[in-house]
Amino acid sequence: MKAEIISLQDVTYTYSEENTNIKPAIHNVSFSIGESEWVAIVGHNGSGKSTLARLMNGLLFPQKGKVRIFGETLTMENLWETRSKMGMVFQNPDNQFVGATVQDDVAFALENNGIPFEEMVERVRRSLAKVNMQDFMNSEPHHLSGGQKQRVAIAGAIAMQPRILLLDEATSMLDPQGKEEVLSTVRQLREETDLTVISITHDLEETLLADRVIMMNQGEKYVEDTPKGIFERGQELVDLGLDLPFAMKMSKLIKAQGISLIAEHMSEEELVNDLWTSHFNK
Ligand SMILES: Nc1ncnc2c1ncn2[C@@H]1O[C@H](COP(=O)(O)OP(=O)(O)OP(=O)(O)O)[C@@H](O)[C@H]1O
Repeated sequence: MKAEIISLQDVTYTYSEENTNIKPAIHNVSFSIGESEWVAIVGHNGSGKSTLARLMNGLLFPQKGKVRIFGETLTMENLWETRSKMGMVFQNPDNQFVGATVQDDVAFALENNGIPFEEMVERVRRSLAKVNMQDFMNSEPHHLSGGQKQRVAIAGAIAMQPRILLLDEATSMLDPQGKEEVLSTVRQLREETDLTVISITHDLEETLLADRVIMMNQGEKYVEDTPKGIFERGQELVDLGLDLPFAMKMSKLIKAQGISLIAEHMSEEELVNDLWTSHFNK
């Protein structure tokens, strides 16, 4: 693995320390994320994903274990410096829009951090170009789709030149097109920069583009694997309360009809290619 950017070492967090009947939201979780990796953290509702996000950005501190970022244990003392290197995008596109126009929104944090005007203008322009929203600089938020708003939120985050981009259910309120826009924006950013991406999601389909998947269950790390390795678990994922991607469900139904496929496909593109080459293009 490349240089470690963030790691959790035997982290346990309980929301109520006094009440011993309450189970820890996170129990003995360890993992490590390297520079420029894309790691997806997936799990059903209540599995501890948001608590992990709060532990990684210092909104919460573990009762046991350590969170290390850029080689240092996260503490109250280094919290602000660490946070300045982490861009965050949250679930609700409307709650994140603070500017009256797209460019005001992207400029907001830069202005608050005292970035000189000329540099600010350049960073806003570059960040919007990176998420393909350069033509919407003067648009008002209510003219944008959910996917476009989230791309503006990503532009706002990357304008601060972070080393980590943390997406906390950033696509869960979007329609399929919005989801696709946001995910391909993140993929493009990964190709062009060495940004480390941590995406937190309950949607297995979203883990497809990640390098690695950490699956949470009942506050514990259930398994850590490549997306392919995770998807090979098939029914086990359903038993853990996760919804299989559309292409996998479709593959199962097609096979049940006696039509052969070379695999249960993870993406619609693979499924269509398989059907085309094996059955139609003869
Ligand atoms: N502020 C809180 N106070 C008390 N318990 C909490 C709090 N936030 C979360 N929990 C509990 O901690 C556990 C993990 O919740 P968490 O929100 O981290 O899971 P999640 O996987 O993000 O779920 P969701 O997708 O529903 O947000 C759950 O049992 C939840 O009820």
